[in-house]
Amino acid sequence: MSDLANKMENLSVNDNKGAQNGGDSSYVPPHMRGKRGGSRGGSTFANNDRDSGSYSYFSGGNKRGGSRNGSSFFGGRGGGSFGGRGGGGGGATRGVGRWSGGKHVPAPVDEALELQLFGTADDSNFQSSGINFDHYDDIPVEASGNEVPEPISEFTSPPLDSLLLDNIMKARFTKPTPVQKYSVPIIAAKRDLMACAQTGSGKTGGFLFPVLSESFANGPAPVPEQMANSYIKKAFPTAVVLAPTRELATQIYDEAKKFTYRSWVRPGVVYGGADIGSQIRELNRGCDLLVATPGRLSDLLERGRISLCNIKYLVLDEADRMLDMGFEPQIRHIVDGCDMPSVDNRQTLMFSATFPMDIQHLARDFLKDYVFLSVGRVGSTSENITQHVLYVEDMDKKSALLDLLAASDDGLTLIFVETKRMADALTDFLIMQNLRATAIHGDRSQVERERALAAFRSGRANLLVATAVAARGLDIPNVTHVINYDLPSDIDDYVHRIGRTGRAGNTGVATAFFNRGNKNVVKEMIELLSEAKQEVPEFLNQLARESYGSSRGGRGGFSSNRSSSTRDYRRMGGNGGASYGGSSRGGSSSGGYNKGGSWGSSGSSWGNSGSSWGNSGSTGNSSASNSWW
Ligand SMILES: Nc1ncnc2c1ncn2[C@@H]1O[C@H](COP(=O)(O)OP(=O)(O)OP(=O)(O)O)[C@@H](O)[C@H]1O
Repeated sequence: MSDLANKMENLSVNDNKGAQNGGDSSYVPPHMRGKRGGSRGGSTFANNDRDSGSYSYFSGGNKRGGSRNGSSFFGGRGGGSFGGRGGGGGGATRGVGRWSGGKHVPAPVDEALELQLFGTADDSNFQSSGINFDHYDDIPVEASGNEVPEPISEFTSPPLDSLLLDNIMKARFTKPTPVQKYSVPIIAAKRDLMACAQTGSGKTGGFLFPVLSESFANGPAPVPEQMANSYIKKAFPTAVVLAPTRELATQIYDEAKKFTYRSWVRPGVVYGGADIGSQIRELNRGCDLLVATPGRLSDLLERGRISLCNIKYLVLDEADRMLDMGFEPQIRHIVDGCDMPSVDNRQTLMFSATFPMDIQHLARDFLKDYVFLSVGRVGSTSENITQHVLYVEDMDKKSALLDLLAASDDGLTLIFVETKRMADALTDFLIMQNLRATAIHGDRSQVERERALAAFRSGRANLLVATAVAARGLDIPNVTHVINYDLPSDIDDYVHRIGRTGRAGNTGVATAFFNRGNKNVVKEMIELLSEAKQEVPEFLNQLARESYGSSRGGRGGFSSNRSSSTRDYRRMGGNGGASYGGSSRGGSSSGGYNKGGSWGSSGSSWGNSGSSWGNSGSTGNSSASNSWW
């Protein structure tokens, strides 16, 4: 167990025993400790007692940066690399090779650029793999579909292109993660793919490596004749990667810059909230692999600045998010309403850590004869993350948070709240306590979002208060603690949120504040904790029993369809009789995941009654529109 996990164990924030009745084991603020016996009903505390309270651990808080005021860490840009192309000052072609006479001509080595792209082994701005990296191999893998290709076990050339292999080695990736082992041959075999693997387990490489390897080897597709004389200058990418947020799009673009180093492939990125004119100018310099958020891509398609007619690869990162109600219409417009080749004439690749069944179902429209790959159980959390669930009433959350932060280590802490307003209010509160906090949410301007993230990445602000906008995909080294100050109402969101720590084999801690307002996720929370071998506090079991009692026989109790969304839905009779579900290949088939065959049936493993928990509901708010970001 990590140091931080140990400290958390010893912290008297909550003893987690039977708290749900407002009994004596719910959260006790510092100023009330030692006063037990007094009646502690939910309304005993006046808010201002806590909110204006002075906390002794701040006065001597050298670890927390003393008296820096809030504005000082919003000032500079720091090391953030958002928005721009290329390495400063050297012109557009640094590190960019050519395709000439049917041959790949890599650019000369550029040591300064290499340092910028790959850093050094001891540079903490670059994520390095942690002590549990090799444990990824123990996670059971299931690949279902017709004639699934054999996985690779190492990074070698062949099958990977030698220049790509060079770049992978420069990134200090010594061996593939399970999702990469499978995705490389599956995509090389021209198959469509729906890949589900735990947060932080290398899905980005899972799609970049096979796509780039093929592109490096085979060169660009020619621009169709009828387009060549177009009045408007257009970009003709051969691969497009769609991501739900600007920050994630930028991050994928940054990864693509590493792995395309010296090659003919030029990556590009477009996202909303930034100047479209400069994005168009960048596109005009050439773009072969385009990373985009859907809204901005639609805009550029309508302006005739991008043609998708050469697309060989359509990648949906965070695919379940991209296909939920918030984005689905935009994705359909891009895929079916423009000039993208049809499903039979492109490869479609979907990646996420979660794939609810309704989304799997919907995804059929975009895929053909695909392989479904799951590394671990679909939607499960990484065992690298130690999870704590504390019973904390809403009114006690601020105090509980301060307690947790006082016990935190030197790493970065990400705090999730449900609303933009709460993000601002909580950040303000933390700054007033002389803590180095900043915030990211959808009401902040793009520049403010970039600054906040840069301050957090660099450690100038060690606390980032975020809405769901930061829940998916972000890979920030040294995030050691994720706190769910407010729990999301969709358990998949919880999975993504806590996945900002414990990445690439590193360990991390996640703490959630739970109270009766979160009863709708109690069953799924227990299920998640159990399958990740985490302690399940007794109050959760009690709440589950209560909730079960009250929801029996009616609709609208639990909104979960989790127990039916834990694997390839085609293998659960959800395919309307089509002939999928051929081979199934087990990586290591230990662990009960491949064995049971009881998925989706009532009585999942944690339950004590064997009864159905009511799958009648929808997937909660997974379909929420973007506005709550
Ligand atoms: N083969 C590898 N060896 C070492 N490190 C790797 C390897 N593949 C990926 N990584 C690193 O692991 C980290 C997590 O990778 P990545 O961001 O692709 O995860 P992910 O599965 O997409 O996570 P999420 O579900 O949160 O989006 C990154 O810092 C990446 O550089």
